[in-house]
Amino acid sequence: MTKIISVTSGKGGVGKSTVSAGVAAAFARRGKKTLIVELDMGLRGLDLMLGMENRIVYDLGDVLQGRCLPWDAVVQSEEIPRLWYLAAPSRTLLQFRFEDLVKCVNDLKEKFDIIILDTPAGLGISMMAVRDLSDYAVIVATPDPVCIRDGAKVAEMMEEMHFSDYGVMINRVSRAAVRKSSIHDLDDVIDGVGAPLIGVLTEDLALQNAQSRGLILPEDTRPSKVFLALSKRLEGIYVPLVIDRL
Ligand SMILES: Nc1ncnc2c1ncn2[C@@H]1O[C@H](COP(=O)(O)OP(=O)(O)OP(=O)(O)O)[C@@H](O)[C@H]1O
Repeated sequence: MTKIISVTSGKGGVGKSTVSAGVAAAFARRGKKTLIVELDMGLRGLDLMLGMENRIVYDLGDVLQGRCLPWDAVVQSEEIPRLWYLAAPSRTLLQFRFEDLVKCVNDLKEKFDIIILDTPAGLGISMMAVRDLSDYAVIVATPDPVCIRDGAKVAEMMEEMHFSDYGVMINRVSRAAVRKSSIHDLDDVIDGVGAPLIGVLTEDLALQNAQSRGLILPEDTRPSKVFLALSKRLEGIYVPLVIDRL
């Protein structure tokens, strides 16, 4: 059965697309047919991260406005053949019906083992996507108080919706990030967000550089190993959480 995973956050810019791309690549490398659907209407970015910006013909906006069928807008990665991408529209969609988005994702479901929904920050579309489409939600949070408070709001809202399959992925952890904030350690982030820990990714310059050049990091790099472990945990496979020394 296809598993749909939303990647969310309260605050913007914390690494949702990074986590979406990384975990999708990990699933695909493990042999799962994997699709990333980018829901950040008007703020497309994954095309650049995945090095696919020149290959987008149709996007989610075209699907939602009836200009093409969902499958026509799906692009296959050349680098990782089991990875596919459905890009967000590059311009804001002033109006679309959420039911059409649900239908689009459901129409694509039968072709994939895993669908990753890269949702926009905040409590709007992302929470609707969690409620109506997802089997699991990853809340991405960085170790800073504002992000933790916003992450807690996301977790609270999920509880209000009686959605309990979620966990927190702490991103951009570094000695400097922890020292700069009032956070003492990662337990403060877990307690602050109020969600079980599902992964930890440290600040990684190589990851950032690769993204800005549209490259997916090789499998033997530290972030790729973190995403590989995350992809297994998301399937219920026990992988011990090893946190790199800061
Ligand atoms: N672990 C990390 N190490 C270094 N840089 C990172 C890491 N995670 C994310 N970044 C950088 O942070 C920036 C924002 O990341 P990203 O676009 O994934 O965030 P986002 O939550 O999807 O943003 P938005 O809310 O705008 O959609 C990018 O420049 C990315 O390269």
